[in-house]
Amino acid sequence: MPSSDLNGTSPAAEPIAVTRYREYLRIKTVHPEPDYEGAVQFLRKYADEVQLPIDVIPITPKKSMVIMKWEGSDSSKPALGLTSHMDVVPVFPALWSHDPFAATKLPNGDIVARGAQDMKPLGVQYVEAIRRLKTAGWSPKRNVWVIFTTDEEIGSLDGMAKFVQTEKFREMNLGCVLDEGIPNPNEGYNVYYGERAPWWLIVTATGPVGHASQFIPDSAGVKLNHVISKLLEFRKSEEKRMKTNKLGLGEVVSLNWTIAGGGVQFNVVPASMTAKFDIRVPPTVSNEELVGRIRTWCKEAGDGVSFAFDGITGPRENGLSKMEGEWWEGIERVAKRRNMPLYPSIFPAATDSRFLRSSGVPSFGLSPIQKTPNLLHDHNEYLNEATFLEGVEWYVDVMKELAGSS
Ligand SMILES: CSCC[C@H](NC=O)C(=O)O
Ligand SMILES: [Zn+2]
Ligand SMILES: [Zn+2]
Repeated sequence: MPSSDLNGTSPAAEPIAVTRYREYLRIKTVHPEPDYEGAVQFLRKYADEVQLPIDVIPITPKKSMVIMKWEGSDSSKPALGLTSHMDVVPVFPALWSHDPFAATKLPNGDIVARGAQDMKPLGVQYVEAIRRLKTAGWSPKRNVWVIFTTDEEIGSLDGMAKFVQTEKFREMNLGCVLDEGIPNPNEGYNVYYGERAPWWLIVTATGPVGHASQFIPDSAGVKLNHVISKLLEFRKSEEKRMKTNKLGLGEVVSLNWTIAGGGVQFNVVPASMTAKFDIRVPPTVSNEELVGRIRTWCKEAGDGVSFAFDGITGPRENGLSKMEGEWWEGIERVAKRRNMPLYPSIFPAATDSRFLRSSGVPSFGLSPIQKTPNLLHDHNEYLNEATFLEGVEWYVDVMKELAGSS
């Protein structure tokens, strides 16, 4: 990390915020083996530079979350949380125009890297907004917690899911947390007040084995096919429901058959076969009803057909954060002042917010990225330097409004 001061000068003749953002992008926190240690090291130095106390919270021996604190003058008030995940999804390097971990800046200011949108900018924007406010002599009334999480991209089990169970989390007394959203290709910011629950469904069918030249009755494949067909019919009906009613993706159940398993040889009817599905269930759909349907389809298929959900996915209470009250109204005021349209909806994918909401903490997902294509998990992910800096200003205003002046 090149030397700099609290006023934000950078030897590279580049705003310090952008330099730190690019440095963070170069740390390979990429699955399946994210370099969390490298990220923690970077964040320790960063916190030191901006003079914020830091806590490193081990979630597993190799995975630690990072919490920075900007102390408010009235710690008794519920605090503002600003969270971002440190991990990023894998890349197909051959598809990238530039090294995805070089954080190359193109002549037009586009910064190309894995994590350029999802979601390394936010972590740096939070800290840079604090740097600017500190430099301007502003200090908050509420505590502001900047949270860096692990494993969001693979379900948050060794991350936010465990963190919300800790004493530290309770002590933080969070009144509201801001998390990631999705870039808007047009003007304005998308904002998410809820999210669909991921259900990673595994259907297993078993049946008699034998030579594949015969009509072996009730084979695993025949039974599995019944369930697959029913699920895919349901998929079609949900897609139709979305299109005819002009609903958002966050309002219907999406379903994709993503993994097929089983079988050993062409001419051997296997004893068991599996099919795995990525299903996303909106908070507005009844979990019992959907589980009931799946149960019925498995039963109809015959004996020896079962289903289960992978890991911590599957039916769960899935809260919505109310678009009312002081936190939400504060966000709206900031957007209005900045002339920024807000587009609220339900997050179609899953993120850390669901664990916050089910712990009773309202959470809003908003990535301050407008007029930029959504390249989450895609190749050539990028963010323009100017858009990144606009995001720093957004959080300056957000903190002023939500954390209150002392
Ligand atoms: C099982 S939770 C998976 C979380 C992941 N989050 C971002 O992409 C997602 O697929 O939505
Ligand atoms: Zn993300
Ligand atoms: Zn992601």
